[in-house]
Amino acid sequence: MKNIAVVGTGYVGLVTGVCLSDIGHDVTCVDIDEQKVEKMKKGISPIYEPGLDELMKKNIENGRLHFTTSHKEAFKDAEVIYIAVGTPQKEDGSADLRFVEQAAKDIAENIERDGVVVVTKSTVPVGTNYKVRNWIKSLLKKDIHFDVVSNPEFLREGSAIYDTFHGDRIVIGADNERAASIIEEVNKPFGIPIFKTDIHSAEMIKYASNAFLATKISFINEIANICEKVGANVEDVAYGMGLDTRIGPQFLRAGIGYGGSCFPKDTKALVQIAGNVDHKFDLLEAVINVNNKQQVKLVEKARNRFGSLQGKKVALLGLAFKPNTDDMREAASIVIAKELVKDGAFVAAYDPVAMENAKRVIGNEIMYANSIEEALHDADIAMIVTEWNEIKNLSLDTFVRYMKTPVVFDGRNCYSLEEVAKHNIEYHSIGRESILRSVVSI
Ligand SMILES: NC(=O)C1=CN([C@@H]2O[C@H](COP(=O)(O)OP(=O)(O)OC[C@H]3O[C@@H](n4cnc5c(N)ncnc54)[C@H](O)[C@@H]3O)[C@@H](O)[C@H]2O)C=CC1
Ligand SMILES: O=C(O)[C@H]1O[C@H](OP(=O)(O)OP(=O)(O)OC[C@H]2O[C@@H](n3ccc(=O)[nH]c3=O)[C@H](O)[C@@H]2O)[C@H](O)[C@@H](O)[C@@H]1O
Repeated sequence: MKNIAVVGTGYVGLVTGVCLSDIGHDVTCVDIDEQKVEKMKKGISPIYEPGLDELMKKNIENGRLHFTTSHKEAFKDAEVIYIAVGTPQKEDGSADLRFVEQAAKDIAENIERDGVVVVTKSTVPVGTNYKVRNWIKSLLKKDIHFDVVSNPEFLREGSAIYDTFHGDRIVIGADNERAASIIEEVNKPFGIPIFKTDIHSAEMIKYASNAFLATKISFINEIANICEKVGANVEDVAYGMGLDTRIGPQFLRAGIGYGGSCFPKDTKALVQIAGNVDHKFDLLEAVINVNNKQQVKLVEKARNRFGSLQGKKVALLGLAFKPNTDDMREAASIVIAKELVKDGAFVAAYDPVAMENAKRVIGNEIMYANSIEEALHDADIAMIVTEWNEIKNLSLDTFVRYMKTPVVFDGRNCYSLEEVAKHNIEYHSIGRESILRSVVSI
């Protein structure tokens, strides 16, 4: 078992650190955010991620998981150092490597041991691992040997722990066998297939995978838009397509597009990576454009239905970019709320977990309700943005009972059309026929 340091304790760093300690390694997680570190030392996760708190507590108690704000302390005995800091997008869409460069500097200034393997988990453009090597090399005080390895992360928020233990593959990109086999050994207890390749290919696998998944989503959303016009049902279409094992059933859920901290930024970054070598990535640009349009689909449908949204009360159900996370980064709800406010609507929003983050991102132009019922109270329109179980399992009578006029725009196809048809609700979803009622006047 290895002595491991993890730099950055966001969704990826913290989950990685906790899971590596759970399979037996001695792990120290270092973060520059003192408040986060104080919380984590007490076994409290600063992010909402199912199962994380329990696993953190367990491994703190058994003495294999530590937290610190000191890079020196974290790297003292480290044989392997993971970089898991953020790589947000710059204004032009390219990846901002500021935090990775700083992490490299922190490593250069604090490593003591010969033979350390520096592993980049952050999603970084092709060539970055070599930059990391140069940044470290240029600042090393002593002549210490170290290697760099690319080990991109494929976990999903909301199921991050499950994904770490049950992922489809672990990719290791290295340019020497010693470093590759050390990281292979570290990961062996997970029992997940390991694919070893060169550094550039590993870096590209990450972007290509996210871009491909985003492409599937934009593709099915375009099919959904056509289904609405030709009278087909996108769920049956996706099911029928997915039966072909060459296509597969996953990531064919039509809706109001992809959000989150990765697909939006990674697709844009890949367009930039391609642009840097004079390749115009037409397909991916279209995927991004389709997604941008899809995010405002519900507002567009409501505008068409009502003419004007001025003075209407709109209940926004779900704010996080997907269920089971408190992450608001690039959530469709942000764009939708902005558009509704612009149209003069009064927005009452509810999310079971992401409310505090949402307040910081969306601000006080909308009202935040304490329950679904409070959001729906006296509303003219309900818009479903995130398919939380609490929303999916809602008794449909609730819309009838609380709303002024039960007109529902469902961006995540939470309910079957058969079920909705049993209630006195006007219902518009994505890629399926609308259910119209005479209960509402325009
Ligand atoms: N969020 C996700 O689901 C996934 C993210 N990724 C990639 O992983 C990387 C990290 O993403 P998140 O975990 O979402 O980021 P995050 O923004 O949630 O967390 C980054 C953390 O790094 C800390 N940090 C920054 N500079 C530091 C330094 N010099 N020393 C110590 N700590 C430092 C920050 O304080 C913060 O806590 C990104 O490149 C992202 O694209 C990859 C797969 C999944
Ligand atoms: O690089 C990353 O950060 C991660 O990005 C995604 O994970 P994540 O963003 O956490 O969540 P997903 O479940 O992939 O959902 C992303 C977005 O796509 C949307 N989506 C997903 C699937 C689908 O069929 N339809 C659809 O609209 C979701 O609502 C959500 O807004 C990838 O699935 C992970 O493999 C990857 O590691």
